[in-house]
Amino acid sequence: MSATYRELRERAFTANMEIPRRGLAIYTFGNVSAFDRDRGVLAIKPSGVPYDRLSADDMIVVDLEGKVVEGRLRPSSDTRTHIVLYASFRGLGGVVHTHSTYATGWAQTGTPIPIYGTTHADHLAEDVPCTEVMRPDAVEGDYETETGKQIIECFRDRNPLHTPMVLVAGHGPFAWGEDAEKAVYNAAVLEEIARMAFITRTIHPGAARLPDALVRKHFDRKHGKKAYYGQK
Ligand SMILES: O=C(CO)[C@@H](O)[C@H](O)COP(=O)(O)O
Repeated sequence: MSATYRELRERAFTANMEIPRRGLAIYTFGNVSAFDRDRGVLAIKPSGVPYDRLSADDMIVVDLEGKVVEGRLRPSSDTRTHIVLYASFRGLGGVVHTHSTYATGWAQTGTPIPIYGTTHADHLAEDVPCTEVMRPDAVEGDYETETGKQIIECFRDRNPLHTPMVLVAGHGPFAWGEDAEKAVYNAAVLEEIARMAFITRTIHPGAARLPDALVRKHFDRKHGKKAYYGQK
C-alpha cells in the first residue's frame, strides 16, 4: 500500500467493516467508498471478497474516470454508481450501497418509505425517495452508470445533503454522507426507518404520515432551520 493513499484506504476499510457489524449485508453484498475530493480519487471495496477476508490493503483506489490508480483486485461492481454520485452531488465524502433487508424490501416494491414518525423526521424531512424502474435498454448499456443517473434524476428537485439516502427500484438502498463513516450511519438509519415503517404499515395499512408541524419540529431541532424540506 503506498503512503499516498494509506489513510483513504484505511478509512474505506473501516467503513466497509461496519456493514456486516451493523447487519446491513451478508457475504460480499454491498460496498462502501471513501472519497478524496482534492485528489479526485475514491477507495472502494474489491468485488467479490467477503467482509471477513477483507483488509485495508485490499481496498482499490479509483479515479473519477473509473481507472484503477492503485490496488491488486477488481473494484466493486457498483463503483461507477459511486463515481456518478461523487461527480454530481457536492459535499459527499462517502457512499454506501447495501442490501439491508427492510430497505431492500421497500426498493423491491418500488415504494418510497412514508414519513410515519419522528425517528424518520429526525433524519430527513420527506419520504425516503425511490427511483423509477430502469428501462430495459438502459439495463443493457452501462448499467452501473445508469443506476447513478437514475438516482440523480430522482434528486432533480431534492437536496442530497438534506436527504442522504435513496431506494433504487428493484435493487436496494444507497446512502451517502460528508465522510464514509457518516454514509454508513445514514445507511443504518435508513434500514431502521424502513423496518419501523414496515411494522407501522403492517399494524395499520392506512397509517397517516406524521403531520408537517411535527416533521419540521424534529428535523429543525437536529439540523437547524432549513428553508426547504427535501427541495433544493
Ligand atoms: O448490488 C450488488 C449486486 O446486485 C452488489 O452489492 C454486490 O452484492 C456486491 O458486489 P461487489 O461489491 O462484491 O462487486
